[in-house]
Order: sequence, then structure tokens, then C-alpha cells
Amino acid sequence: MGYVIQTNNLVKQFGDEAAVDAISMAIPEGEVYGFLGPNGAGKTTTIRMLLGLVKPTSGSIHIFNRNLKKERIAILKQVGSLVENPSYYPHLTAKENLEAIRKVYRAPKTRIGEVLEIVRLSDVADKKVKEFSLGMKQRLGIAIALLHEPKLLILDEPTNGLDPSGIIEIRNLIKRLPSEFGMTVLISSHLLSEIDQIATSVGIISDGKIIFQDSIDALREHAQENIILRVHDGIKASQALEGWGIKAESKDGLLYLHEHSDEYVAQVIRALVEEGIAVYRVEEQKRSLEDIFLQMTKRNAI
Ligand SMILES: Nc1ncnc2c1ncn2[C@@H]1O[C@H](COP(=O)(O)OP(=O)(O)OP(=O)(O)O)[C@@H](O)[C@H]1O
Repeated sequence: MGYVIQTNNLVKQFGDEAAVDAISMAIPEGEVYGFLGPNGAGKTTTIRMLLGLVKPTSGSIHIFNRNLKKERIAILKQVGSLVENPSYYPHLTAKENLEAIRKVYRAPKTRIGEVLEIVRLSDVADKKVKEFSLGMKQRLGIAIALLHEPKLLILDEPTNGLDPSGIIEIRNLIKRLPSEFGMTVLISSHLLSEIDQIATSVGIISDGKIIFQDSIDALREHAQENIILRVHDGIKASQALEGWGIKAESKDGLLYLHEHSDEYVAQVIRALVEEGIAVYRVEEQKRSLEDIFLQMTKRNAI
């Protein structure tokens, strides 16, 4: 599988502080990559480096397997972005705003209708932008980013400040882009719930470092349940189980099992009964993705 974005030990230092601290990202083609991290983690700085707006202190960036430092203009011709609240001509219509920018890009006139259709703004194409809701303005921003038919779209917190229906519209729009247009999308957010519903792969950044990078399914696997046994004497139980080749951690009178298949749990209980250790309760504890994210992004948690 090819990677659309690859960074190698990318660093951005502001004075003594490393806002981005040696991150190596790998974003596979055709994915929606959720770039997740708490406020101040370094998402915007990373994105600005990817777009050639900020010069890295060290490290390298390859986009479409080409070095951004050497081929910046050629690469950025194929990248669309929405990084901060875009500015429009409020007294002009959506179509007129698009037309102004289309001329700069030298995109064909027919592209305006196409991008309005993609972001579902065709019905309000002739409405003045000052009458648009924030969600409509964000979609217009995405339409502008799509004018030159980029292969990669980079969006920095595009749902910030939107109401729930605005968020759903943006979410549905982004999800369609890879399958319908073969695009790769990088979207940043500080909300796991947001990324969970849009992304197919995830990079989690905390204090300028990537602390997790894999598919969303791999992240979900971390959310599997733990099996917890309440037993008479946790430490004794844990030692007794060792003799049966079973590893179980004992904490506060509870036993934590590392596997959770039915057969495994049955085997553990059988062993405990044989050892004469009373089992009071068997519980399932599910860690939510949110718990995992919070735990991962707590300073020095990993
Ligand atoms: N131009 C700058 N000069 C000095 N420090 C900066 C500059 N830009 C960003 N920083 C610092 O770098 C760190 C990372 O900021 P960044 O904006 O990249 O984080 P973020 O993850 O995008 O957060 P947010 O979601 O709040 O924008 C922060 O501590 C910020 O204060």
C-alpha cells in the first residue's frame, strides 16, 4: 500500500519548546486519517508544515512520495486544504465566491457546479454568503479546497464551532470523498468521538509526539473488555494460577485476566475452585475509546 504523506522525525521548535517533537506519520492512500490530540498537542503546527506554511526545524516530509522541500509547488497543486476559518466575500453568492477563486486556479467553469454538488450547496448557490450558517460556510470552504481536484485534502478541525447538524453534514461529506473521488483525507480533531465516526486510520498526538498510529479497528481493539474476578484472596489466587500456567494480575483483591474467551474464563474458574479459592463474582469491564484516548494523552501515560 502506498503512503500519500510520510514524515520522518519531523520537528518544529519554537524557542526551547518543541511544538512538534520528531513525529513520523504514515498516511495510506485512500484513507480518512484522523489526526487526534488535545488542544496544544501540535496538530496545527504539523498541518502547517505539511502545507509548506511553516518551515520544519528538522526532519523530512514526503507527499505523493516527493520531497516537499524540493518540490513544494508541484506537490501543493494536488493538495486542497481548509486550515482556519476561511474568509469570503460576504456580499457575493457562493457561486461568485467560487468563481473568483476558480480563475486563480484556472479550473474549468464546469467545476463550480461539480464542487457545489459534492458539498451539497447547489440549492443555495445563488445565496449571499453573509446569509450562510457556519456549517454552510465550512462546506463552501471545502468546495473551494476541492476546486482544483486535489488528490489529498487536509482539514484542520473543520467541525469546530458547528452545531450537531452541521457536524453531521461535514462528517457525511468527508466520508464520501475516498470512495467517490479516490481522495485521501487528513482531518484533525481534539474529539475522539468525531474521529471515531469518520476516520479509517488514526494518529494520536500528545505533547508533540505521536503516541498511537494504526487503523481505527486496531484502536478499537484496545477498547476490548477486561474480565475481572472477585476472589477471596487475590494474591494467593494469582500465585495459585501461575502453577496452572495462567497469568492473572492481582490488584485490590481483584484478579484481572488478559484473555477473555469463554473457554479461558471457565478454565480459570475451574483452577481456582480446585485450589480451594472462593470466587465471588465474575465481571466484565469495558474500556471505552474515550477512556483509552484520555489515558494515552495523559502526560507520560505511555
Ligand atoms: N508561532 C508560534 N510561536 C510559539 N509557539 C507556538 C506557535 N505556534 C504554536 N505554538 C505552540 O506550539 C504548541 C502546539 O500548538 P498547535 O497549535 O500546533 O496545537 P494544536 O494541537 O493544533 O492545538 P489547538 O487545537 O489548540 O490548535 C502550543 O504549545 C503552542 O502554544
